[in-house]
Amino acid sequence: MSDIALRRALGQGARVLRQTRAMFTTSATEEATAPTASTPATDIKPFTDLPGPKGWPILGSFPDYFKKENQGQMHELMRRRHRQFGKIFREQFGPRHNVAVADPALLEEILRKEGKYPSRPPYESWVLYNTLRNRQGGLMTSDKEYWRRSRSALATKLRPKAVSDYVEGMNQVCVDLVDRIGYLKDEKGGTHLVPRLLNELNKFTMETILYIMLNKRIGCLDREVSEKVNNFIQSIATMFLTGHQLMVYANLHKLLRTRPWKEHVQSWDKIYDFAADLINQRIDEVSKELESGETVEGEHVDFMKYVVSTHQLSRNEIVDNIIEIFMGGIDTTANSLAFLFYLLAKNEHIQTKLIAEIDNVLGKRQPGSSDLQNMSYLKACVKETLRLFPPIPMNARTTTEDMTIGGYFIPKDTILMLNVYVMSHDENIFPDPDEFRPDRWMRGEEEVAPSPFSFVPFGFGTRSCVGRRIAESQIYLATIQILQRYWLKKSDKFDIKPSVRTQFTPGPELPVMFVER
Ligand code: HEM
Repeated sequence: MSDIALRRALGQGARVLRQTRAMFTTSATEEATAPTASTPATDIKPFTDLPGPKGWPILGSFPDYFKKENQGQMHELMRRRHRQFGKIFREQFGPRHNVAVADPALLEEILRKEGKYPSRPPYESWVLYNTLRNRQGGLMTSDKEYWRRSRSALATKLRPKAVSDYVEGMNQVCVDLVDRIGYLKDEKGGTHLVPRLLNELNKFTMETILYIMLNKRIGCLDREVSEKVNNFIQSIATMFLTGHQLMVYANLHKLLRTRPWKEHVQSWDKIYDFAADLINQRIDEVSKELESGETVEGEHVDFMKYVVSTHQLSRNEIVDNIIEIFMGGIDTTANSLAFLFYLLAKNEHIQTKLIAEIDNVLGKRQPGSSDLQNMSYLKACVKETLRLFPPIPMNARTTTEDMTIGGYFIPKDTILMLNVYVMSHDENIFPDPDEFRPDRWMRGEEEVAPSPFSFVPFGFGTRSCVGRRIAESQIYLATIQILQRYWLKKSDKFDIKPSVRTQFTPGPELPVMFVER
């Protein structure tokens, strides 16, 4: 989502500029004052009063993002911009003006004004693919009534109570991950390094999410991965890679039938071929069980059985939604785990304290969901990782009506860039913001963050991450099992340069050694 603003900047027309001009006509000004309960009409400042970089004629500040030093470093560019222009500023990208926000109080204000159907700019290339293949899409790409219906059908079985039912199965996937790390590092001689660790973590998150949604293991972490599964894994990697290349001008790529666009479509087709089959099989299975009179009452109902039983979504809508939930959960969780491993290896004293908590609560046994309640330091380490490296460092919203934010008039259809990374690195909220200090999240140790809106790695409101509880559980369980078996140690070349490539990532190779305890 980080590149959304760039992508949409040239993809859409001059609507915002037209609206900004219209604002100065009497009727538009009157309209602008209507929705603002908090700001008296006379105090509303026009959109054009928002501070911001001057930029180039016509292009605005678009070219800044392509400068070599800013590539993959958009989060840092945003940090500098906010230092210069304050907590809210306007930036021109071609014909479009986006508004960047980095302030908990303003985020809270945005949440209050979101309405029934909060809208987030979707990945353009995903939407184009869905349109090409006449698909509805799912939570990631949809809006309005269909989004709401999908969310209501799917969210119940992703809430904390439901997620605790998946812990046992998730633990089994963690066992496979730990084993796989064991033999992969041994194949690298005595280095203790795992080649392309991020790739392995991606496979781990894929396997876990599919297990939860379909009650089936597909073998992503097997020693010999089947050709079919391997192709599926490759197609996902290609889809994300080409999706990143299509972040800007996706429409043009489609029009010109460029190579990234063709590969993007091919990889999506392959993903659908494989995943739709599996999902349909599962729908058939649970439909039969439901027809034979099986009940879905009680808390512990299988994910798909519950979704089918609600009759809120058609078969195709279920398929599209499961695929998008699945895609939403792969890289995000894998990157978070990779950053956590890196930070633990870098901060030995913190790792020692965390291992002490794990040994104390669990010894060598596997964790159950109730154990997690007694592992506040583990949770603090995960929170602190997400604060330092939020996988989605810039979230976004599209305003669905004219409104005021921070006293400024903001026209309908403006993209609000919500700078999660900048807020979680604000020294006024988090002292020593670049340090990894899990203790800041421990009650009674140091000050806990003052506002929940200062730390929003999973977004906020009714449109927030639906997979949050799964993501957190996956990270907790995998970290526990890894640390029950290994020490994470710095390798010789330990530095990484985290970058934003659609998401925040430490890069494919992680300089962390897994040394048997
Ligand atoms: C550490 C891991 C994760 C992070 C940091 C993360 C973060 C986010 C963020 C910031 C959003 C946008 C929220 C908003 O607009 O306010 C989001 C949406 C979403 N995430 Fe996650 N996510 C993670 C893991 C997952 C997992 C494991 C799944 C699936 C099991 C998932 C599925 C989704 C879906 C489907 C949406 C769209 C929700 C909607 O629009 O209704 N995410 N995520």
